[in-house]
Amino acid sequence: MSELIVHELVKTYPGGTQRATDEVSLHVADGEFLVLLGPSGCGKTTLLRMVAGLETPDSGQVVIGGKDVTYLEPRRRNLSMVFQSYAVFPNKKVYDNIGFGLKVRGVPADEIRRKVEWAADLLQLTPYLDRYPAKLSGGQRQRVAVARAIVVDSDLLLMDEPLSNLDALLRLSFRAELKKLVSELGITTLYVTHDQVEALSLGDRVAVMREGRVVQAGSPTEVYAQPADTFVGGFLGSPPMNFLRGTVNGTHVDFGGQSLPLPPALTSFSGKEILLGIRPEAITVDTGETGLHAVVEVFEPLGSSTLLTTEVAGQVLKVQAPADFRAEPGERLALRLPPERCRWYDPETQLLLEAQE
Ligand SMILES: Nc1ncnc2c1ncn2[C@@H]1O[C@H](COP(=O)(O)OP(=O)(O)OP(=O)(O)O)[C@@H](O)[C@H]1O
Repeated sequence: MSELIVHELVKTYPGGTQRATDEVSLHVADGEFLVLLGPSGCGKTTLLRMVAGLETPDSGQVVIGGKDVTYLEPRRRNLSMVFQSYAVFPNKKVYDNIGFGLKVRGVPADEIRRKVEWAADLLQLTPYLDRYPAKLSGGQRQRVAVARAIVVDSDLLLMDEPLSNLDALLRLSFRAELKKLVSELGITTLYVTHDQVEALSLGDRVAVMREGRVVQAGSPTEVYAQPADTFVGGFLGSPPMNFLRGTVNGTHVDFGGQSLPLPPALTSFSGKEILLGIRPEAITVDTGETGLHAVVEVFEPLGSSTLLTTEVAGQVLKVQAPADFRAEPGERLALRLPPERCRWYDPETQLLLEAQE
């Protein structure tokens, strides 16, 4: 078993006014792929480095495979790392780069050969084993770094933005390859990124971080469809989740004279303000039982869909319509907002209100 438990890790850098991580806790199950996602500066790399042993926490614990490793040196933690910059040795051929970790562990030469050939085959590096990294593309160099990380039988694979130096097309294809590879290997993985698409695509679970804390951890579907707060709803999705302010009036919410039904569990909010959260693609241009009228402000054909910026009760509502949809600025549209796709938030705490589907 090689599960990872991070327990209430606190880290303040010398001279830092705020905690880089603030009592952050995480659990990555054996064989699970967990993605840490969050904006720049939220503490993702600091957390990963404490798990790796490259930073010492002020307090808290790191437990790998049941063993407390909080103050153990990195090389004694039995983990592998892949960084954003292709950390390959320029003066070693691809073969020796991949086999490096095995060699320092004193693995016999014939076993090194077998493992290097296995990893090279998995990562399509077999033709390049005799080359120096300078003669490789960025994508190939990053493959070498991944191959080097997987040949050693480590308990944990740590990756810090490994795709971010690749161009957009290569990033897409490498992302899919990485997903396949890690799932075949079944190795417990902690992966850091600020790219929400990458996080949703790769993670068995995604932990969203903000200001040194994990604000929500769940399956990609959960964090996307059921954001725990407005920050998560706004950070995931492009365009992000819409938030409309309304006033609860009995069983309905009033948006400047128009209304939507409220789940029965929330009718106790009567008289108070509430925030509606709804994804742009959940809204359809259609007269239905539960809808709002909106005025088109901007019409943007995006190829695979059409993005409408509309106005409802003085607030902006983005709608993702089909590619062939046409509308003119100033046009009034009937929009359907399915109740099962509506999420309700407290405008003060910005938290998802309980008792929702
Ligand atoms: N070596 C350091 N010394 C002082 N402060 C640091 C150091 N490294 C990080 N910080 C601070 O700690 C906080 C968390 O940084 P960290 O690099 O962990 O964030 P991140 O989420 O990984 O960001 P990014 O995606 O930009 O790498 C930030 O406020 C950052 O400025």
